[in-house]
Amino acid sequence: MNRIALIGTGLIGGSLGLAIRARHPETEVACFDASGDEAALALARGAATHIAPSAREAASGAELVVLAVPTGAVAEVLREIAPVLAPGTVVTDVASVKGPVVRAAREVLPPQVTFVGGHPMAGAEKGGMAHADALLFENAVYVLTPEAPGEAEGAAQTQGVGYTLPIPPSPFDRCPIPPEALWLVEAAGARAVRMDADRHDAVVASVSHLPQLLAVALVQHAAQTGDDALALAAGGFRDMTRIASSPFGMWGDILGANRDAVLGALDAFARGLGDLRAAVSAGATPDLREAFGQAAGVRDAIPSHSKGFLAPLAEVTLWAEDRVGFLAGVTGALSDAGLNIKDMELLRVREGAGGAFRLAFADGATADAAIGVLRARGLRAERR
Ligand SMILES: NC(=O)C1=CN([C@@H]2O[C@H](COP(=O)(O)OP(=O)(O)OC[C@H]3O[C@@H](n4cnc5c(N)ncnc54)[C@H](O)[C@@H]3O)[C@@H](O)[C@H]2O)C=CC1
Ligand SMILES: O=C(O)C(=O)Cc1ccc(O)cc1
Repeated sequence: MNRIALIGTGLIGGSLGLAIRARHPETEVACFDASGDEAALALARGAATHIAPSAREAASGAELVVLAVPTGAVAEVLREIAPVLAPGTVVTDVASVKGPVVRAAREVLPPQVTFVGGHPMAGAEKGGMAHADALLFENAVYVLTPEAPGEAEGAAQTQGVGYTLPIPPSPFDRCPIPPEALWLVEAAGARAVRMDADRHDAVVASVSHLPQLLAVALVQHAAQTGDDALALAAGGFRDMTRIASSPFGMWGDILGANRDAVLGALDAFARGLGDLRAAVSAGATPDLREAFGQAAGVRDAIPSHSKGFLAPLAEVTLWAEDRVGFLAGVTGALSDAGLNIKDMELLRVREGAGGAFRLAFADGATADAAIGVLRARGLRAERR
């Protein structure tokens, strides 16, 4: 790819820019952001090769245009750049809601321009270029919502691109994905999943937008219970509420753009919570046991390394000691043995009492070799 335009260089645009520049240093990346400071930081951190004076000038002459602006700003930027897009240009976005964006693109863009909705399923609770990270999308699912003219409506299927998803194959591959969009996903280190825009919105209402509201409600509820409640909050509460620190600006847009699907998810969830309440109230142990069993089965089937439901890596649990240099010793020993840690996660931490890490390796043989190295240092390590 010779030239791309990056419009919006906050957390997501900046992270895409960093990843693209790391994998494709030859590609020219023209950026524009409504905030001059964000664009300047993007240039300084190497997420772009130059700053354009407007979105229109960034887009002019680009083969691929990436819009990484707030959900509510996508239509306006599409309208602004539409007149300068050359035939054959591919335009994509990263907004968290796809139906309204795809419909705006259909309305605003000239027919010789291809729009592919995009949504990388990874992010953070802090926005802005200052928090951008070249590795943010590594192994993440990246949803693409391509359309073939006249065929998009009702094609509510999902499909992995180039690997197997646990979802049945479908005729949705009638809608080709332009290679420029796949190039972007690969540059991000992510994995493309093709999906219908409205189905995407229903799914993210359940797995992203509802959890965001629940995190807010949980923290509010605990705060109302009292300061002593927050003092007692352990790892489980932290796991469930990290995203309560997310900025409202972004979420206000998302909840507005996906209102109907979010209301549907909230209603279904409220019914489920009502069922659990009734079971607790009635002391219905078998019902509760069944609910816990079902949930554990589903939760345990999510491969933790991939930020999504994709082929698993080989994983090791390492019990940690709360002492200076513990982690440096572990990573140093594995590195000395030539063993590459593909992913690492702190599973639980009890301040002053150590915790446990999940380490992921490319294959079982590497994981077993790592266990050997760790045990030789007197550490407790087991295959997960
Ligand atoms: N933050 C997250 O975890 C994720 C966010 N998204 C989506 O990505 C998009 C961007 O989100 P973030 O990067 O987190 O937000 P951000 O606030 O970090 O960055 C957005 C940038 O767009 C700029 N901007 C706003 N209006 C503009 C306009 N009209 N023209 C040019 N620049 C404009 C802002 O100045 C800001 O720098 C949103 O649609 C969001 O829903 C998608 C996946 C994850
Ligand atoms: O911080 C996290 O873990 C997230 O899940 C962030 C996130 C926010 C919005 C999205 O559309 C996708 C991902």
